[in-house]
Amino acid sequence: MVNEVVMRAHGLVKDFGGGGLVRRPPFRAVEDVSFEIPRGQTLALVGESGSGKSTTARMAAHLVEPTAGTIELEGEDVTRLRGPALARFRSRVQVVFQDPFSSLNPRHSVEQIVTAPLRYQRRRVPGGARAFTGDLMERVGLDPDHSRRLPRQFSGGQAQRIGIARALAVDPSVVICDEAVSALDVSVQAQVIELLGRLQAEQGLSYLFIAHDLAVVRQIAQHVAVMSEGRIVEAGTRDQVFDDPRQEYTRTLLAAVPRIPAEWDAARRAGAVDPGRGAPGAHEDPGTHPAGGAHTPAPARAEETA
Ligand SMILES: Nc1ncnc2c1ncn2[C@@H]1O[C@H](COP(=O)(O)OP(=O)(O)OP(=O)(O)O)[C@@H](O)[C@H]1O
Repeated sequence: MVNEVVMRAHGLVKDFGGGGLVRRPPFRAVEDVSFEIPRGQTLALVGESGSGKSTTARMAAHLVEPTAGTIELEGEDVTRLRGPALARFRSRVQVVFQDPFSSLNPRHSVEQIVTAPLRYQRRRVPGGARAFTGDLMERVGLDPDHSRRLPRQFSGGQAQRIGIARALAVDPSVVICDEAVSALDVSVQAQVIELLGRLQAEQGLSYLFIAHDLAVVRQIAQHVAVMSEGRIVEAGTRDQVFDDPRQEYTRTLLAAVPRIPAEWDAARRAGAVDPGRGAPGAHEDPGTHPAGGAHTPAPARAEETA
């Protein structure tokens, strides 16, 4: 169906704290946030630090409960779920977090990590754990022979690919990427973005993509919502928001963006960026080399373009 909405949030509010002996008022982190994610597309939530992006994402992922408002997934109200209904929700909405190393169990092999969501839901691993893991690793550009390795034996970009493989294991309706590429070196970042784009094209994945880096958002999102002080202040298609922003706040945010190199943007628009290789001139992420050996952890945190 054209333009089918996979997730819809309406009037989300989140208050933190408040009360106590001196009866402090709660802090409102998110105020009246509504959005829709069309199936097979990406909605990016952008904004400065503290604008409420992650809190909104965490409500969408059912990791924090909204103070008010509703969330629908494929037409079903999923705002307040408990027990088995919540477990079913977890197989439909997956999260890829910012720091791949802290979100992967350091004592578990890739095979244990990517099959964990299925085991948690007491679901059979189709075709057996080894083959299932190998297939997922290939889909995200990792060597299937490395399925017994631990997270620390991978680079930062490779570890994030494991996080993506884990998300894909349950065949989710929505993948929430919460600053999923922010911790990566900028060239590896480009390759992970290419991977996310390729997976979307191949499998019709729908993403809620949280980022403070507008250059990244421009490469991945079809739709953009700009947040400031807990509210969505501007929303539209990527081209509307980037090329014809209505709000002064958005213009200021865009003015602060380091321009992505013109040749990258031209190559991306022309579809000339090879998903396996990333942007022109990028260093190669060892994850794209099936034969790439073990690496000491290199979760490069530099190069964030805040
Ligand atoms: N658990 C919490 N308790 C109290 N305040 C919180 C909590 N989580 C977030 N906040 C506050 O809510 C506001 C929004 O935070 P949030 O993390 O959603 O913003 P953000 O746009 O994602 O920023 P960042 O990119 O820095 O994570 C901030 O002022 C933050 O301090």
